[in-house]
Amino acid sequence: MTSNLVELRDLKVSFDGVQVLHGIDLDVKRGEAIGLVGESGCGKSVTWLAALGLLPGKARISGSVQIDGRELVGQPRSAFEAVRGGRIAMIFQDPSSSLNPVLRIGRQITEALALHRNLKGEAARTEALRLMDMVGIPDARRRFDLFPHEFSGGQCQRLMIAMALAGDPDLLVADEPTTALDATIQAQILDLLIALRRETGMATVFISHDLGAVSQVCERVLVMYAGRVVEQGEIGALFDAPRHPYTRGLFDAIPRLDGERRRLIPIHGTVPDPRRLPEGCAFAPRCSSAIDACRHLRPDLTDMADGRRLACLRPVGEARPAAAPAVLEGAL
Ligand SMILES: Nc1ncnc2c1ncn2[C@@H]1O[C@H](COP(=O)(O)OP(=O)(O)OP(=O)(O)O)[C@@H](O)[C@H]1O
Repeated sequence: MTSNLVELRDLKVSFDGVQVLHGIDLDVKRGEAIGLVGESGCGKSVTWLAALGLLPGKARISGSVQIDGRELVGQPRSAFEAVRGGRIAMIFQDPSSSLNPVLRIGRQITEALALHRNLKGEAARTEALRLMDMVGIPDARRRFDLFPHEFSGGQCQRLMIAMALAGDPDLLVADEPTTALDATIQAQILDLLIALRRETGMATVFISHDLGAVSQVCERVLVMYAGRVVEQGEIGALFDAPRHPYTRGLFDAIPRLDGERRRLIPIHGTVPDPRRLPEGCAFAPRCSSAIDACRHLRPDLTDMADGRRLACLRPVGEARPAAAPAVLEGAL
């Protein structure tokens, strides 16, 4: 029996014959906070939608998704439904995808409580008010009977989190939960996610293109590019010394939280179309460190001596593999 809450192994996804995920390995332990970062289109959302059985029927999925040791790939939708909402909840950028505009908010939360925890009547109402209070909705008792449009964007996001908590989940997957909000509200929602994890002990997967936000919430981060993980490690280590030129590019494009003033450098170019991935490393056409070998050989994600994992032939600074990479020997 595995000790991981979630284990993804060699997870691959294609739509209409176009592969968009190329073999993702990922573990989530109980209580930990993991970040998935990368620009739009790198496969962050598809990874989790696949793991939770939320992709449309045309998606072809292979590899393994284990939740609490139970294999889900190849199982009917009902097997996924059993873990969703209950053990694992997912929140999205747009609260309207989770909140029903024509139902009063209290009713939506109590319905979720009835579904996931079999709470009814006064017990459900009391718990719904507790959850609204927990996510920072002031005056919850009075606002219990309001409709979603009577709350601000940030409050709707809080209500969506309350709905997610109704199942008392072991894991909350938050997909760009702050992207649509202005900066002050963003910071409040990040603080809320951090506080909830502390209070409930639930694991958190935080999906974002914003490494700054990820570094506030998460302990470990996976950097994705063109449907693959290119660097993975403790957030502090990646922050102090990113080794993949793409990770460094993401850091260079964000303002420093410590106030250090420097020029922000955007990564030039765009993420490749999955139908036309370049040969070799998919980042090579945008990488100022790329050499000829990068355009022909695609490095595997390799365990490094310092504990991180890296897929790069031309890392930034010193990067020593934990063991000699047999396949690429002599390539440089
Ligand atoms: N339902 C779908 N049908 C076809 N292609 C899809 C579908 N969903 C996602 N894709 C493609 O899969 C790739 C990965 O998309 P994904 O949404 O996972 O990226 P992302 O990194 O989460 O980006 P974003 O931050 O914009 O959500 C993209 O090329 C996208 O166009």
